[in-house]
Amino acid sequence: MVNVLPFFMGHQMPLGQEGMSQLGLGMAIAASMVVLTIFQQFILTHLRGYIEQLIQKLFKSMDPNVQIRFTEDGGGPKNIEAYAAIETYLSSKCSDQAPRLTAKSYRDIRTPVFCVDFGEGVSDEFKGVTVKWQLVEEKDKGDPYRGPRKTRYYALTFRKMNRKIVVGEYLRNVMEDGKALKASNRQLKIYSNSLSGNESYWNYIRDFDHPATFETLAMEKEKKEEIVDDLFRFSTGSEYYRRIGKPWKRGYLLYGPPGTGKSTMIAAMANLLSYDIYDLELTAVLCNANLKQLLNRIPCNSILVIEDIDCSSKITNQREQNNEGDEKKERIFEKLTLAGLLNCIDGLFSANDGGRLMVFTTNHVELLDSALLRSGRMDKHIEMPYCGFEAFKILAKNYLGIEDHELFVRIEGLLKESSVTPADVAENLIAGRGKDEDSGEGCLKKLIQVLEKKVEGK
Ligand SMILES: Nc1ncnc2c1ncn2[C@@H]1O[C@H](COP(=O)(O)OP(=O)(O)OP(=O)(O)O)[C@@H](O)[C@H]1O
Ligand SMILES: [Mg+2]
Repeated sequence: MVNVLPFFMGHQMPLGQEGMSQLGLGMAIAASMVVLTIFQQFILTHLRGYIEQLIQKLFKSMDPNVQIRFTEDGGGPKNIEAYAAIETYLSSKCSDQAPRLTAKSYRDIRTPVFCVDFGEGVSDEFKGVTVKWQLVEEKDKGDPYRGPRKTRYYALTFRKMNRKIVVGEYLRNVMEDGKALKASNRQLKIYSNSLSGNESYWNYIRDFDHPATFETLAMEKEKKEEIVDDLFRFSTGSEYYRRIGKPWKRGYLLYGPPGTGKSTMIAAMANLLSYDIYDLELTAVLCNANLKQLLNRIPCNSILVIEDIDCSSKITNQREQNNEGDEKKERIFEKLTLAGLLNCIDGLFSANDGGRLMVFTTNHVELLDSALLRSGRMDKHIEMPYCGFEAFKILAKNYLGIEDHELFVRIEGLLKESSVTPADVAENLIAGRGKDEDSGEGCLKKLIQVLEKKVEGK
């Protein structure tokens, strides 16, 4: 028989008794090392994680704080809305707290909104409770197809004992304030109507960037304050309109000669309320059904504007005459009537999801049908007068930066004797800019000349 043992023993010489015991010891050491390595591996992978978790739990149970995360893109549209509301809410808190800010321009590049930068914290106080917000950005490996992923979230930290008030009242307050602020920051837009076949549509015309405000509007202070007050009461009247069971809408009629600031006032209203403008061109409306279609498509927080309402009704009459002999057109024309417009206004905007303002303008209030003027349709009639001294002072401040001047007395007297519009005054203040531009005196002198000529020519 062939002895295969030496072959298996690696051609080694056969061992004696002592050699055998050394080999046994070596194998035992090697085996125990293997066991030790496996044990270490086990501890490293399993037991260490477990011990860490245990320590974390222990620390957490001792941590007096709670943290809530609001992620940017997780969990559907409501989460996105909440994230945006928090961002806007914090923008009102962070400008004087966080050392690093991010500027965002929603509405106007001249008035950027500041947001918290990554890693920055902002503290806030509510009913004696202090909370801390932090914007965090975390990167993870993501998945093999899309690569690494960034997660952004706002972390809200507060004391455990304040959980009830923070999770309830405080967060509700943050969301409501944030939403309201966001609405006032958003870019306003102008829409106008057009026809496509027999259907009427609102088309986006452009962003609304008119700089007019009630502060720069040339008008008597008292009258201006009354209008601003009325607008505020209207825009915050959700509860009131619900209680009295009336649609949340209000009608303004602005009347006065051309150049007295009717369109400027509409712009100031839109800026004050942060409402979009829906400029209704009645000549592009076929019939009452069209009109109804358009008016029903105006969203809440908007101003419906019908400029030169007297001319619109004239066009209606003209069309009636022009279309004699053209039966089809006549029939179309007859379908758009003042009665139709009034019915539309009466039944308009029954949903109380938000306020809708209607502003009609005219140069000839005397030509308007009394049915249109009846209260309930037009709640407020505002006369835009020729330029008085108070209005002039606002224009002088706007255009020249002058609040008082010795020439003002002369101008006051001349304004009493003449009928000039704020537009005329504004134009002359600009035209007078010349060598005395710095002081503005040249502009005032130029205006005096123009006013004197007007008074003489009377
Ligand atoms: N009350 C005012 N306050 C400030 N600026 C005014 C005022 N009225 C007129 N202006 C200036 O004159 C210009 C023309 O005014 P605006 O278009 O508002 O007049 P209007 O009453 O709408 O005229 P129209 O009847 O012709 O439409 C404005 O761009 C503005 O610069
Ligand atoms: Mg106008």
